[in-house]
Amino acid sequence: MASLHTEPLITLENIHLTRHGKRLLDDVSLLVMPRQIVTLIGPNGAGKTTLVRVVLGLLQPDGGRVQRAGDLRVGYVPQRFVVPANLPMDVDGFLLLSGAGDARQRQQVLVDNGAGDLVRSPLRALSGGEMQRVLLARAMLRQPDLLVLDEPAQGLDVQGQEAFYALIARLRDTTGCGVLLVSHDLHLVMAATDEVICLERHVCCVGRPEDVGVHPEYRRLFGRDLAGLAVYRHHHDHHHDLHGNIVPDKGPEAAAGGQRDE
Ligand SMILES: Nc1ncnc2c1ncn2[C@@H]1O[C@H](COP(=O)(O)OP(=O)(O)OP(=O)(O)O)[C@@H](O)[C@H]1O
Repeated sequence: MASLHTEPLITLENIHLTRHGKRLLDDVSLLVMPRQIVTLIGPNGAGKTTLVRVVLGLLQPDGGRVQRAGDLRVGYVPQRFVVPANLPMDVDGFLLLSGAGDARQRQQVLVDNGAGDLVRSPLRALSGGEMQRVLLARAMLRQPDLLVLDEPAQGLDVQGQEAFYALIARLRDTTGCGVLLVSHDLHLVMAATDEVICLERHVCCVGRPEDVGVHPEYRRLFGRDLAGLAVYRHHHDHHHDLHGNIVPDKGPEAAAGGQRDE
C-alpha cells in the first residue's frame, strides 16, 4: 500500500547529544519527505548510527526538536543481523516473528525484494546479500512510511551493493515511502539518492550527491571526489584547519550568525 503522507515524515532541528562527556551530535538538522531518499555519509565515529537512533526514538537528544508525522510507520534495516548458531528457523518463520502479514503477504514481500525463492531457506544458510534482502523484506512487511537503513549493504560486493541500492529506489517508487540511508560510499548510492548529508558530529555539507561529492569537506573526509559539477551548497559558519579542527569564521555573516553559500 502506498504511503498517504504528504508532510515531512521526520524533522530533526538543531539536535545536540552528549554522552559520558563526549559530544556525539552537534547542532544537527535533517528532514525526510515522502518519496525522498536521504543518505547520511561520514567517517567512522561521525555519529551516523547515533543519529539513526535518535530518528528511531531510541535515544533522547539533550537539545533540539524531533517531530514525526502522525501515525508514522517506520521500517528498520540494521547493519547486520547475526543469526544464533542453533536457530532452527527458515526465512518464512523469521518474517512471521515480525508479527506482520499473512503467508501470502510474506511470500509477496520476498518476491518484491528479490528473495522469492528463499521462503523455505534456513536462516543460517543465507549469504550476506540474501540476508540483507530478507531484512529489507521484513522491514517492508510493516508497510513503512519511512524506511531507515544503517549501512545495509556493508559486506556486499560492488555489484551486490548496486543491486541493493537499486532495489531500495524501486521500493521507494512503488510504495512512496521516504528513505533514510547510512552509507560509507557516496559513489554507490549516488544514483539512488536525492540528498546527501555529510556528517562529522556536525553537518559538514549537505546537497545533491554530485555537489557533495566535489565539496572540499567531503574530499577532506574521504580523500577523493566525484566527477561532476562543482556547484555545491555549504551551510557553515566555520571552516576546518589542516588538522580537521573547527575554526569559527570571522566574516560579517558569521558574526551576524548567518549561513553562507560558498
Ligand atoms: N553511549 C555512548 N557513550 C559514549 N560514546 C558513545 C556512546 N555511543 C556512541 N558513542 C561514540 O560516539 C561516536 C559515534 O558513534 P556512531 O556509532 O554513531 O558512529 P558512526 O558514524 O555510526 O560510525 P561507524 O561508521 O563506525 O559505524 C563513536 O566515537 C562512539 O564510540
